[in-house]
Amino acid sequence: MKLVIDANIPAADACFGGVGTLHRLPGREIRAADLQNADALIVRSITQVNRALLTDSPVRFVGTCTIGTDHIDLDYLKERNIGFASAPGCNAEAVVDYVLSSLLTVSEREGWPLLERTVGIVGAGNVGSRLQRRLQALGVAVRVCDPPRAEQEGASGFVSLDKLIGESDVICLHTPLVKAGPHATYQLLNAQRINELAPGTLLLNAGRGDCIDGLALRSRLAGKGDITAVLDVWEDEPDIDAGLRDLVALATPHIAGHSLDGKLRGTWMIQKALAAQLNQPSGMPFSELCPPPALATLTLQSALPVEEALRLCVRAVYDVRRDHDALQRQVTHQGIAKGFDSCRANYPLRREFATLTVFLENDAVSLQPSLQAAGFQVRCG
Ligand SMILES: NC(=O)C1=CN([C@@H]2O[C@H](COP(=O)(O)OP(=O)(O)OC[C@H]3O[C@@H](n4cnc5c(N)ncnc54)[C@H](O)[C@@H]3O)[C@@H](O)[C@H]2O)C=CC1
Ligand SMILES: O=C(O)C(=O)[C@H](O)COP(=O)(O)O
Repeated sequence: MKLVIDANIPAADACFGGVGTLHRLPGREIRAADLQNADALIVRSITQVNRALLTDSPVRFVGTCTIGTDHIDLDYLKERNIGFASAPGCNAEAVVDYVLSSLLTVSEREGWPLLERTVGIVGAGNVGSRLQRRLQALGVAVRVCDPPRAEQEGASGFVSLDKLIGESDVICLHTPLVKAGPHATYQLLNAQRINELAPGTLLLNAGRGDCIDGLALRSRLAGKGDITAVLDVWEDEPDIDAGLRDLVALATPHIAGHSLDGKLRGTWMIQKALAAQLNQPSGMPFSELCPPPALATLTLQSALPVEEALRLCVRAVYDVRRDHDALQRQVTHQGIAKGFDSCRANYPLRREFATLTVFLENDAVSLQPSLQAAGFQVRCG
């Protein structure tokens, strides 16, 4: 069996080596000719999987080691009866870590107390609902907009997008890219909504770039300059708008979900799905695939103000400024598109908050609820 697989997928040998021969290619360079005698195609978000790619190929299974599926023509796969799997939730914890690291960074720079702000979450699926849980456990006021869920579960607990925009100091976008239908998210934050954002609003997008009108955001930032933006996802990746990048407070190259844990979980979930399609036993348990973290413990010996303690522990595990600075550096050296992709291809090892156990001593034990809420393991004593 021949598997064509994105070269940036970690643990490919461990997960798929037993199934067949692996042919590794850069995700953006996988072409129809590469799939002439392939049986399975394993991708991440940067490979467009559609009729043009698959029409002459014998591929019987497509797996994407990602949450998002907007790069896959699911109707075409169905039409051809090609097996398909994605990895729902695989890197959701990592995205929430990214959001917390970003909010703590911007609030520190701008000098406002995060825990006293209202955060609006647009899209409350695997990512958004985890973010909601962590923020609410921290005592942050939250508004949630998720019309598909509101339709299914009832309106209680959800608000409209316009109400959320009117009531939130911070707006976090975690929607999939949906181009048509009653709940389309393409340009969900259009020029009108961007203009309606109250001065002082922090807008963060870790969903998909096309959910925001980038030109409108750019002109609001360049014009009045009275809002702040954090962008991990962009229109036209990797050739993103350089002018917009210059204006956002934190600019990262679509890496919010790039924890080692999240990537390995994605690979592992697709390996399980392929094994199921082939009627083979699935491989090793996830715990065997994921190595222990380099930084396993940290001790706080006395109490700190809560947000300071959060920043300390968050940055010990993941400091978003590293990714912002790396993009800045690579873009300066290599230009926008190459710099963007080079950061992604050479992404440093990053673990999730849950891999760190924080020991609290003396009066630092008062920090237990907050650190636990943020996603760390906590021990007192
Ligand atoms: N930046 C990154 O590295 C990553 C980005 N993502 C993106 O984030 C998206 C969300 O991830 P998950 O939460 O895991 O997906 P999910 O499928 O679990 O949740 C998406 C939620 O968005 C809601 N939604 C759909 N249309 C909406 C609309 N018009 N307005 C408000 N809510 C709407 C859905 O009802 C659902 O609850 C993914 O589809 C992917 O595109 C995911 C992982 C990593
Ligand atoms: O899971 C998703 O959906 C994502 O957006 C990924 O985390 C992004 O990773 P790449 O596939 O772009 O490496």
